[in-house]
Amino acid sequence: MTYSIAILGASGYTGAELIRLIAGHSSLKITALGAFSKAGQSVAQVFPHLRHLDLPTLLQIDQIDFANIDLCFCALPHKTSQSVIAALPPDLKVVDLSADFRLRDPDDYEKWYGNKHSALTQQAEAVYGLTEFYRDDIKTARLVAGTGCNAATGQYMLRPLIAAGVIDLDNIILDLKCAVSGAGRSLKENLLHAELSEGYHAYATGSTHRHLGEFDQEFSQIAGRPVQVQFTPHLIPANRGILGTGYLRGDAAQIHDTLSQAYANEPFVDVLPLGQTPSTRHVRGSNFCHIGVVADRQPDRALVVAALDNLTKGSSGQALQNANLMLNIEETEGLMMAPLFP
Ligand SMILES: NC(=O)C1=CN([C@@H]2O[C@H](COP(=O)(O)OP(=O)(O)OC[C@H]3O[C@@H](n4cnc5c(N)ncnc54)[C@H](OP(=O)(O)O)[C@@H]3O)[C@@H](O)[C@H]2O)C=CC1
Ligand SMILES: CC(=O)N[C@@H](CCC(=O)OP(=O)(O)O)C(=O)O
Repeated sequence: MTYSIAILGASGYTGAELIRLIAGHSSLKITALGAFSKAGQSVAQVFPHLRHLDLPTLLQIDQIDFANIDLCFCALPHKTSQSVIAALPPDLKVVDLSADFRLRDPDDYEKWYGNKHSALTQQAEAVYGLTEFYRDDIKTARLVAGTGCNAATGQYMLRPLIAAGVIDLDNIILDLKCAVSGAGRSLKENLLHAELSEGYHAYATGSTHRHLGEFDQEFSQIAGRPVQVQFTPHLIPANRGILGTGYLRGDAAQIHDTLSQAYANEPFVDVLPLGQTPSTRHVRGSNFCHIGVVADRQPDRALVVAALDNLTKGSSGQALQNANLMLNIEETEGLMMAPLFP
């Protein structure tokens, strides 16, 4: 069986990554591609690296006929995404990559995103898209909300530890480095090569990053009481990749055992031997997340480090993994490619 796929936001970074991944998928065929300023152009014009593929021309979203589409990926900016998804056929399966449907409480959405949610019906039915922890709900979902890429990284490190009670919940520090493609393809002055290369800096300091809404929601639910992590992201002059470093109070061997057991049967989350730490270089272009644990010289302190590619496991790879589940396809289909190295 071949399923017909639409991608909205196909001229952006996560859209391009979805096209790249779906091109190698045995059961999905791209039949519609949506864009905004680049509508009317071919994919080869917008993304020369995809010129070998036979793909439809980019259209404005209102020019797309969704009647024969089995599943639609929305790789649009947040706020735009909620109005677009609210206007799609109500029975169409959707995987949204934006932040619009991740937070279950509309007040939390308004707190972190600064505007009232305009698609509350869809928000109420959305399933959070961190595959390994919401697999059963995703299988039957109509609308899946992909996680933030920073939020995915932090949750792979911390969820099993919070659930098992092996770390001090009031002393979690999460320091994270994110590559530039995490900010998307649109032109921004602070993302010009001259302004970001040869240095790096913290942003959204003072635990103000909007992915804290996801951390608060998920970690507090797991713990059964409020959990607030101290979180600082940094912009690094690399194209792809996220490296998260957690400074935790707990026993390193117990933390390592807990993570190893939690991910023992997971095809994409790999816990390294105790004492080893991962690198973004070793997951680039792949759907893998590598996690390492190291003991500190202070016996009750440990370091947990996770690496993933923001454009695959952090967004489009995760989205395809969820789409596979929603369409009853093998979860790993189209996603087992090796990382690109060196
Ligand atoms: N980049 C990443 O690592 C991650 C991104 N995400 C989320 O995924 C979504 C897409 O991100 P990304 O691909 O990086 O973003 P880009 O900025 O690279 O792409 C945005 C896409 O949306 C289209 N678009 C912009 N405005 C409109 C509009 N008003 N109506 C219709 N289409 C519009 C653009 O079209 P055009 O170019 O033709 O104008 C483009 O195709 C965002 O919500 C982002 O937050 C989530 C996790 C990680
Ligand atoms: C470098 C950079 O700007 N990274 C982005 C990551 C974006 C992401 O995960 O996506 P959402 O916008 O869908 O939440 C950030 O930290 O906001």
